[in-house]
Amino acid sequence: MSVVKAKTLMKMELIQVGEYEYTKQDMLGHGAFAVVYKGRKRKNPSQSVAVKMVTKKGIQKASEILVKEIKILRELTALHHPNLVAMHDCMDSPAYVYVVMEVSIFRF
Ligand SMILES: Nc1ncnc2c1ncn2[C@@H]1O[C@H](COP(=O)(O)OP(=O)(O)OP(=O)(O)O)[C@@H](O)[C@H]1O
Repeated sequence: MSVVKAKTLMKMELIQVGEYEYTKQDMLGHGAFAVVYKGRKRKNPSQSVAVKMVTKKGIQKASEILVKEIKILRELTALHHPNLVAMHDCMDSPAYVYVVMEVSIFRF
């Protein structure tokens, strides 16, 4: 194995979020306040998920919008519709709110 490849593998740190994990290399996209990574369920690695990591820093004014977004996601998830992205979990740490969802097959 080349040194570069070994260094790259070492950098692929698995970050755990509840029952899920992701690496920072697998970014799906980012918005104004969030970065979204492709991750997987730890107990079932074949199940891919999108982990949206929303920074709490500077979103005091927008936090109501985030709470509304999570509420809407919860309601849409309850519909169990194949064309709607379901939310699997939602949790927070002191610095971030994490929303774990299905990976959308549609381009944003
Ligand atoms: N469930 C998902 N599956 C796949 N990719 C996703 C998913 N959710 C978000 N993304 C990707 O991450 C990007 C950022 O998403 P996010 O919801 O943070 O922001 P946004 O709605 O695109 O923009 P803004 O922050 O301005 O509202 C999206 O544009 C998309 O490329």
